Amino acid sequence: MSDAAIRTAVLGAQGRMGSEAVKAVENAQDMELVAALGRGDSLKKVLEAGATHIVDLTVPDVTEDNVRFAAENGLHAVVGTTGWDGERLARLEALLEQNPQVGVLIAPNFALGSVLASAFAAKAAQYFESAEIIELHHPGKVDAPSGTAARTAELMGQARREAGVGPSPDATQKDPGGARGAVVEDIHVHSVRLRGLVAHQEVLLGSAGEQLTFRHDSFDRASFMPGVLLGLRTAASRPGLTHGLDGYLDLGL
Ligand SMILES: NC(=O)C1=CN([C@@H]2O[C@H](COP(=O)(O)OP(=O)(O)OC[C@H]3O[C@@H](n4cnc5c(N)ncnc54)[C@H](OP(=O)(O)O)[C@@H]3O)[C@@H](O)[C@H]2O)C=CC1
Ligand SMILES: O=C(O)C1=N[C@H](C(=O)O)C[C@H](O)C1
Repeated sequence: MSDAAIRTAVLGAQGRMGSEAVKAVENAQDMELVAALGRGDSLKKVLEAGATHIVDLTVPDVTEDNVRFAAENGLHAVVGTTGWDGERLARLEALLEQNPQVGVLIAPNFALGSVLASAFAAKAAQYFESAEIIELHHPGKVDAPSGTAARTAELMGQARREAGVGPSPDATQKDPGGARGAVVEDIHVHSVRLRGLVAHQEVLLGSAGEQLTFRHDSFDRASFMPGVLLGLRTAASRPGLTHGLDGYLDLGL
């Protein structure tokens, strides 16, 4: 291990994602796993271990405190945990202005295919009258809609608004059970929880006589690990807040 190894602490290390991230960091030549924290562990362990970076894969309730702790102590952070709404992101941006050397990546999805699918969907959304999202996940997931679906809807909604496209046509007048799903940026988002699934998303775009579908499937959490490692390798050279792994990629879209 070289002196310049990325000294990484994984938070949420016993979880579905955290345990994969522990293995990925351990197997990376240029990284050293210096701490693996679970619920109940003090964040002081991260400092005692001499970490330079954290990976946060915990739960929405604690992720903001973890990232604040990292930034205030000069550590770079790669964050996959969901729950980063506009208010939290604004607070984080303000905090990073006080800690300008720190780089934080908030990545709703680390899978390259998912990042691409969302970017393509955002690009295409303005050209279709109707747009809806279906996200499908394992039944152990605690939040709905998924962070990926919420972010995809934000990007699509923003692009549609800027292009002057109105809400999708919809004659629904009665929906007492919420069958039309959640609405994010005027886009309906439907959440499926099904044993056997990992993480999947379909963006449906429709106009008269045609449909365009962008579908991405993560069949295994291994799909997220190249993105986690890219985040760790890049965060220190990208001070401030980056929202979305696409910020570290040259997608040219
Ligand atoms: N960006 C991406 O590509 C991806 C993001 N995710 C997101 O990552 C997050 C984790 O997902 P997943 O691994 O499936 O969830 P899990 O529930 O399997 O893992 C979360 C882990 O965090 C632990 N934890 C809870 N509180 C703390 C704390 N204060 N400090 C340290 N650890 C804590 C939990 O411990 P305990 O079990 O004791 O509660 C649990 O082990 C979710 O928000 C999910 O949506 C998931 C997949 C991909
Ligand atoms: O909880 C999950 O599993 C996932 N969470 C993220 C999300 O909410 O978008 C990323 C991926 O979909 C898997």
